[in-house]
Order: sequence, then C-alpha cells, then structure tokens
Amino acid sequence: MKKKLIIKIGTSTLTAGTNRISFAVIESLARQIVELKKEFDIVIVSSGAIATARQFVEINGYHRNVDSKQAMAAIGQTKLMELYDGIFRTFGLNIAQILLTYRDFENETANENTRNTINKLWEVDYIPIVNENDTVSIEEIVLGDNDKLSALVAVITAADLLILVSDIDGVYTCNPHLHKEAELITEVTDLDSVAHCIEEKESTLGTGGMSSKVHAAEICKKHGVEMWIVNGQRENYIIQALNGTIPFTKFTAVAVKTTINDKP
Ligand SMILES: Nc1ncnc2c1ncn2[C@@H]1O[C@H](COP(=O)(O)OP(=O)(O)O)[C@@H](O)[C@H]1O
Ligand SMILES: N[C@@H](CCC(=O)OP(=O)(O)O)C(=O)O
Repeated sequence: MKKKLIIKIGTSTLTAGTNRISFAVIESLARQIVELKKEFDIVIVSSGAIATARQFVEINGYHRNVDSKQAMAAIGQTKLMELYDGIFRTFGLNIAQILLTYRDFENETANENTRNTINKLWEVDYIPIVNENDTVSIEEIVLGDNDKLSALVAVITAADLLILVSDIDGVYTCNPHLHKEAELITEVTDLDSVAHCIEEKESTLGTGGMSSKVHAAEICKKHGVEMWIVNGQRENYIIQALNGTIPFTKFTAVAVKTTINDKP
C-alpha cells in the first residue's frame, strides 16, 4: 500500500512573490508529483483563488471587505483549477477539486464522506486539490492560510506526512527577516519549545505566518501525523527534503494515530 502525503501550497509560493500565479511553480509541483506518485497517494491543499481572480478582475474594496474577498475567491477558484488542470494534464496527471470548511470536520458523517471521496479519487488515479470553501466559511481568508485546513485533511486521511510549502526553510530560533543571527531548527519534538521563537512581521499579523504553521503542527502531533515545513523556493523542494538534501524543519509526531473524533 502507498503512503499518504498531503502537500499544502499557499499564495506566496504560487505567485513566487509576484502578483500573478506562476506557471513555473505549478509545473515544478507537477514534475515532482510524477515522481512522488510512485510511492505516495497525494492530496494537494492549494490557496491562490483570490490571487488568480486578481488577474481578471478587481472588485472594489476586496482588501477590506469579506464579501468582496469571497466573490474574488469564487471567481478565481475555477480559473485556478483550469490552470492546474491544463498544466498537470501535460504531465499525465488528473486532478479533482474538493472545497471544505472547518465545520465539515466536526461531523463524523462528513469526515467519512470526505475520506471516501478522497480514497475513490486515489483509486481511479485522480489527485484531489483542496481549498477552503470561501463562500460559506471565512476563517482562512480572514485569519489563516490553509495551514489548519491542511492539518485537518491530514488527520482525516490518516496521512503519513503533511508538508507545508513555505517561503522559508522552516522555523528558526527567531524570525530571520528581523534577526541575522537566527538559526534553523531542524527537528521539533516539543512545540512549547518553539513558541517563543515566533515573531511575525507586522504585515503578516493575523494572516497565517509561522504561528498558524505551529498551530497546524499541534493538530498533527495530537493525531500522530508528522509535519514538515519546506522551502518552495528551492528546486525540487519535496523530493530534496525526502532525500535529506535540503534543510527543513520536521515536527515529529507521537506514535499512536487517533481519529478526528478526538477533537483537533
Ligand atoms: N521563528 C521564525 N522562523 C521562521 N519564520 C518566522 C519565524 N517567526 C515568524 N516567521 C515568519 O513566518 C513567515 C512564514 O510564514 P508565511 O508568511 O505564512 O509563509 P507562507 O505564505 O509561505 O505560508 C516567514 O517568512 C517569517 O516572516
Ligand atoms: N482560500 C483563499 C485564501 C486562503 C488564504 O488566505 O491562503 P494564503 O493565500 O495561503 O494566505 C484563496 O484560495 O485565495
């Protein structure tokens, strides 16, 4: 049986620091997935709907107003999937879309349905691509960046590994954008030991940042899922992390897997 791998990729990685979704980033992901598929069943958790919409339309006040953001997400989601579909197909990869909210994970029947859908998609060789259903739920567009959502997907699928693709090699002893002396922490076993290391830049406050990744790690740890933070700016970042040829942060998990019913 294949191992299960969840890969979360956010807007900053997908846009490679520009204001457009980068075809090259999606191509690099697809190229790696062709290799990874030999060993893993894979789910991608992808943000980027709003960033994609911005290439076509600018709804007034979408920076401030949640309803405008939601409308942007609704417009961008189909176009984002078109991009994934077009690029992944050239690599012989099939994709399917799944939209979820946090509330979906509070209900065991919904969890069972999600699990069944994902398992069936794997069986017929389709890669599920998950995003938050921004029309009915706004937690991730207001507060987070799909980090928690990806942890919940990892838990309900009993994944072997969750990889959060970020703009940085992992958790440092302090924020390296603010302190030159920061050193990468390559393995975290005790989450309390990194809490004091997190220091968000003003612009990222309230929109994810490293705090939401550590929160995702808490959920994973509690349910026995290992989580890594890997730098999406490095070449072949997932393959290289798996081969141990690039630095990254690993959050080790407790040995016993529990179910999502033990509330995250
Ligand atoms: N101790 C720390 N180690 C690494 N990054 C940190 C730390 N504290 C705060 N950060 C911030 O977290 C950012 C990564 O989170 P985020 O911006 O959400 O990334 P992404 O958009 O790639 O998911 C870093 O660029 C950095 O500014
Ligand atoms: N779900 C929304 C936004 C989620 C979000 O804020 O994530 P991110 O763009 O990674 O900070 C989208 O796809 O644009």
